[in-house]
Amino acid sequence: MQVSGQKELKEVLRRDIDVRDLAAEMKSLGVGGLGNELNHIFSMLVVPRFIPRAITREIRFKNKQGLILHGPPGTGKTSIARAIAKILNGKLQVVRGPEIFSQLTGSSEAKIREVFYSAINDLEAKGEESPLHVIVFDELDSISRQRGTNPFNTTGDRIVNQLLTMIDGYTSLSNILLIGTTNRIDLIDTALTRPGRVELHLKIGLPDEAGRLEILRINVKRLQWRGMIDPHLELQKIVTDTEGFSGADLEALIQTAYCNAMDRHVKSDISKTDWAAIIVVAPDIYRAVVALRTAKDCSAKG
Ligand SMILES: Nc1ncnc2c1ncn2[C@@H]1O[C@H](COP(=O)(O)OP(=O)(O)OP(=O)(O)O)[C@@H](O)[C@H]1O
Repeated sequence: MQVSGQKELKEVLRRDIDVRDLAAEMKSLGVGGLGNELNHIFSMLVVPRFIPRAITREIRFKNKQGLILHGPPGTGKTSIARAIAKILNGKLQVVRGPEIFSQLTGSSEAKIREVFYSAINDLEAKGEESPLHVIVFDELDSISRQRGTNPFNTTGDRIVNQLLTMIDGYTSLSNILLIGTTNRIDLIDTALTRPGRVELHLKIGLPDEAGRLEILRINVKRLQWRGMIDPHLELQKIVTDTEGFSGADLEALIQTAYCNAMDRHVKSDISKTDWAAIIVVAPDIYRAVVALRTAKDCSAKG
């Protein structure tokens, strides 16, 4: 990523994006139903990194160090983080929080340090020409729980300390952008989320009707290209019947509907091998809606 301030925003980004409409960019990368909040994040987190260093140094402006995307499961938080890295031409590293944990004393902290090595090495070797490293901590709450809450397990506290050390030491370097995703922002140590650290927090909620329609359109696009879905299918009707569904649920809905269509195809004649002739029709979708709704209700009841 550019830090010397000579390049223009559009030279550094993956392509000529409209920075005023990040949601549209996300949609083109397969993440739909997002509102304007993303634009605010973009202005806060990304644009300042393109301001010439001479200016930011003079006015003592500090880059925001990262972002936490929080909200219910399956709403696209990890996908958004990946898309941000793509848009910024960043080197992406996704670390799943639980993978950091180790039984061996000190190993977990070493794993945290390793996550940052590549970015630090790049900065040492390439200086201000270093590419941007986007480090995504998926399930951030699993490695950043409020310290002191579990006297029987101090590994968690040590991991948080190590993470804070790395953030304070390195994320102010402008080649690192940290993104954490979590379903439980309330569990995260407040030292991590305070101003000056990972202070930008964006809630990604369940999609509304317009969002669900956009996500459904993304998911049926390939079937439509291949003529494998009834062209008269009313997506708007499915939208009405999928209140409370997340992006992941909607993706599963279309996959399940395709399986239902496959099932019909095979049952009509077991010797059929013309797989390209499978066409998803409304009843395939509605069977899938019922199945997913039932599964969701069961898991909600525990
Ligand atoms: N807004 C969305 N638009 C398109 N696809 C989505 C959206 N939200 C989720 N999905 C799909 O659902 C699946 C899960 O998404 P993702 O892992 O990004 O969700 P998440 O919020 O990080 O989930 P979790 O909190 O459970 O880790 C992915 O395959 C993704 O493509």
